[in-house]
Amino acid sequence: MSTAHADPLPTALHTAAAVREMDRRSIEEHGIPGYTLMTRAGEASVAALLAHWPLATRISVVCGGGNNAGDGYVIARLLRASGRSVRVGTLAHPGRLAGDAAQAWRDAVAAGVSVATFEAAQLDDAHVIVDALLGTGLERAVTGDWAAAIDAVNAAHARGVAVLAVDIPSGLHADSGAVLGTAVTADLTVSFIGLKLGLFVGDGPGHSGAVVFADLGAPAAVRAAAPVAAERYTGADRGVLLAPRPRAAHKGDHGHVLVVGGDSGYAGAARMTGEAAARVGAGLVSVATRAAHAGAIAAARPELMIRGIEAPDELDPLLARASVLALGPGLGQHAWGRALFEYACGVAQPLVLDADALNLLAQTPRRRTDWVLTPHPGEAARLLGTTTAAIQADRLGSARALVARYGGVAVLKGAGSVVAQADAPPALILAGNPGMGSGGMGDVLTGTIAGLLAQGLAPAAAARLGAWLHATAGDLAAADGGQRGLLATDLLPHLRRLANP
Ligand SMILES: NC(=O)C1=CN([C@@H]2O[C@H](COP(=O)(O)OP(=O)(O)OC[C@H]3O[C@@H](n4cnc5c(N)ncnc54)[C@H](O)[C@@H]3O)[C@@H](O)[C@H]2O)[C@H](O)CC1
Ligand SMILES: [K+]
Repeated sequence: MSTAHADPLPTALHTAAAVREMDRRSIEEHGIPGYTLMTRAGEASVAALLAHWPLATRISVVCGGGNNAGDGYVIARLLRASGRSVRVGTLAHPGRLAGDAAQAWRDAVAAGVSVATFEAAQLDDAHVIVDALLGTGLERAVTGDWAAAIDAVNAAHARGVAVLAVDIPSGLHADSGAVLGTAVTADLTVSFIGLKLGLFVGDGPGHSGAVVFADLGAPAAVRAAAPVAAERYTGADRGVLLAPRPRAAHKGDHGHVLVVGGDSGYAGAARMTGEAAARVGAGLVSVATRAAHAGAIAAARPELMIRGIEAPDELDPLLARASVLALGPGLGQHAWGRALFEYACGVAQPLVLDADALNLLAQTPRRRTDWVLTPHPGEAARLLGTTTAAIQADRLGSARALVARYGGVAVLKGAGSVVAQADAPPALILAGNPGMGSGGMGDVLTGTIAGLLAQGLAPAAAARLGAWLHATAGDLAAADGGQRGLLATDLLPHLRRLANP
């Protein structure tokens, strides 16, 4: 049972309602007093604060009017007891506090903590500001004095004052990660009982800073029963999914990816897809593309088998040997691409669809259970008949809607890729960086996922691991030489290394 130390960050992410239910069950069914939970929240916050800023001696706590404030009063009392100079500035009259929060305030005052109406000047000489204004009880956009207080905290933060957010940065919606009016930008967020989804989606990552988790001793049975809104995926199953190969293995054991794409002028897209599939371990890779491209691609990467095709039925000899199709890189939406798309959608093998194959699918919707769609937000908007802004406003919901409409698995690319499937919570991949917004990155992702499918991974596992390998390779490549100028093929050597855990 944990109390004042940080627990390993869980992968399960929850809505505020699910966490409130965990609070309730811990209190009502397991007899843990709410004030005990609040005290443990305070202890965990103080432990995290002192671990991050051991030399801090002047702390300003900004309190609101609910239990988040209650946590703040516990923190203030504990920090004062540890000999530090603490002041509390409150936005709500403490007399309005109720229940555990009122008890926390009384205990803080009895312990000599000074509490005054919040004024920005209180932050001037603080080493650390503790944001205990609003937590999961945020109900509406923050305005007036509360917004001014958040802006004052952010101004101090901009001057270099450290900020710890209690449970969730104030002003950030615990489920959507949306900023309601204005929100605290924290260096560190200490989240309790259940990790809030909003810390990892929308504007959450930009406001939460480092996230520390404390389960407050909530019973494991309570936490295990809580509905999971999404799972953070960190490649933990990579060692199992990409196990070392037996000595007797040969290239026929590791599948055969058939890339279909590369209309005139887009030979590179097909090549990068094929090369990525090979670099994550596909045994054989063929590329069906315009005949004019065959020489260039083969010269660039002789391991790829190139077949120039004009009519779709010329795919048949390649389909006889392929185990997976990667359809769409550089495919175009002209007669050639359309004919290949129609033909390929009917094959027996599982497929990864990207780029123009997705645009063509949006025009002629159909479903399969064994394909992986890899849209960026714009392609997702076309697939769902909505706007890119709507997709971005609810990335989890959009990814789930793609699966509901088209079947299979959907990888919604972008900051924090979402991998959705029909019968499990969406996976969130938090690796990756803005340097990956360059041409060809999507082709490399398509090939990565196809290469994993070819090696026998199920569509959802291939999509999750593929998206993680791709994003992590992008981070490694960016660490090598910077994000600006990061090219898709820079990922390839890193993909190979990551594919050999
Ligand atoms: N046993 C428990 O439940 C524990 C809870 N923990 C902490 O409690 C908060 C959630 O507390 P709650 O009282 O539900 O809500 P808040 O403290 O976030 O604030 C609600 C409070 O603020 C008012 N309010 C809401 N929106 C606004 C706004 N935009 N402007 C002004 N005021 C607003 C609302 O009316 C209420 O009065 C949770 O995050 C944890 O920090 C403990 O950690 C564990 C035990
Ligand atoms: K807060």
